[in-house]
Amino acid sequence: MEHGEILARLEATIAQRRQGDPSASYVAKLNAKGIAKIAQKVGEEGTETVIAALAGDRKELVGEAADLIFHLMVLLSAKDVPLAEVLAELERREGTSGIAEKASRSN
Ligand SMILES: N=c1c2ncn([C@@H]3O[C@H](COP(=O)(O)OP(=O)(O)OP(=O)(O)O)[C@@H](O)[C@H]3O)c2ncn1[C@@H]1O[C@H](COP(=O)(O)O)[C@@H](O)[C@H]1O
Repeated sequence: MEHGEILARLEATIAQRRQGDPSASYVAKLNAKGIAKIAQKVGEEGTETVIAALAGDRKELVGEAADLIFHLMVLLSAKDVPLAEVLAELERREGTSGIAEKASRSN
């Protein structure tokens, strides 16, 4: 299966659940708590991903990475940023080495 399909389906589900019942939907519950809580969850899942990479096994890393991507998608949705915009930015960067990009910055 094309990897992008699950991301597209997840984005649609998240958009649909945003205004849902917080007692029945985790996405709705997070949105009801506000942007600061959603952003905090992204930070926590990022930290847990780091810990899994340094101290966990492969399965833990996969699970934490999934949590991170999911929560990042909830954050993007809450800020009305379509995933396509982020993917377009990655496409724009495609082929430009990070080393060359850094060297081209003046600061
Ligand atoms: N991919 C996910 C997904 N990944 C992780 N999680 C939830 O994210 C939560 C994070 O767990 P934590 O232990 O970090 O946090 P917590 O203790 O529940 O919350 P805190 O009070 O500590 O903040 C758990 O409740 C997980 O079940 C997810 N919840 C939902 N989805 C997707 O979103 C869809 C919509 O979900 P609902 O909105 O719940 O219907 C689902 O069908 C799935 O496709």
